[in-house]
Amino acid sequence: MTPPPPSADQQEPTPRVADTPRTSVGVLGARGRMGTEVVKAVTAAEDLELVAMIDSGDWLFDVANAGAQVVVDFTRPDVVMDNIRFCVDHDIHCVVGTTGFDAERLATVAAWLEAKPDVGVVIAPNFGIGALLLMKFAQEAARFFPSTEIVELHHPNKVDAPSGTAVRTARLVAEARRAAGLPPSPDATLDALPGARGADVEGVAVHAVRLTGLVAHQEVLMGAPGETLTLRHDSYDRASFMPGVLLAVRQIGSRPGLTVGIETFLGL
Ligand SMILES: NC(=O)C1=CN([C@@H]2O[C@H](COP(=O)(O)OP(=O)(O)OC[C@H]3O[C@@H](n4cnc5c(N)ncnc54)[C@H](O)[C@@H]3O)[C@@H](O)[C@H]2O)C=CC1
Ligand SMILES: O=C(O)C1=N[C@H](C(=O)O)C[C@H](O)C1
Repeated sequence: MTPPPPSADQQEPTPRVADTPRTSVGVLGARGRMGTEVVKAVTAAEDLELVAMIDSGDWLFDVANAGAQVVVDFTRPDVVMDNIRFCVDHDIHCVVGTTGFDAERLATVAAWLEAKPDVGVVIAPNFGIGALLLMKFAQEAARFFPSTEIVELHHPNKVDAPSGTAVRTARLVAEARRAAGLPPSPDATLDALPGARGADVEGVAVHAVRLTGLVAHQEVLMGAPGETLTLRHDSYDRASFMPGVLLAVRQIGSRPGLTVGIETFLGL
């Protein structure tokens, strides 16, 4: 026989959103193109609370005073290291989208974190799901093609070139090419104007276009005798980065140490 349903005073109360502790978030670069979008996304998320918005000229101590548990940084390559140092020293987890990270910078952040075993920092050249998939597909395909070149295309206000995403894609492609024992991409150029063949990132040519009307776009071109494969991703709106940013904000508290890219958060 089915037992009778519990009476009203025996039932577990349904937890209300207001009862669930929210993660407090500070945004660095809050008045910038990405920061503005992050502020909107955090404000709209019921499980997150925006406690600090910092832009240049504001006092970084405000994020600590406001009790931020996680800081999101979309600032500039020349200031981001100081921001991370401050947050790690103050036991604040960091979600970093700012570009400009090479192996030396990553090693420096990892060294800071050794003294703070509970703090997590994720540094991601791109939070867009499509862009991450493009990188993965390029890495997978690279071993089949003698030639690979990358073209990244961005809005003209971008301060760095090539993009962090293009540099990471080139490194992943280069690693796959090395693992497959491929020689350098064939190129008979003897004479070229400076820059005509792009930047050389571990043997992969990367070309940067800056054009009014664009947001963030990337093509990976691969060639073999008689065929080419072109992989392309387009971010038409900075909203495209927000699901990845929010995922990282929600997960970083349980991911101590340094994580590069959000691929593992997505199971990629
Ligand atoms: N990982 C990703 O998915 C993405 C990364 N980015 C990267 O994010 C960075 C920012 O890009 P945008 O928002 O387009 O640039 P932006 O120039 O629009 O914004 C940067 C903001 O940071 C502020 N700022 C500068 N120094 C600061 C400091 N010391 N403390 C606090 N704020 C400071 C500036 O005043 C500005 O408002 C760039 O490195 C860009 O490449 C951009 C889009 C996506
Ligand atoms: O500055 C941008 O806009 C972007 N920066 C990141 C990069 O350099 O890869 C990510 C995306 O391309 C947009």
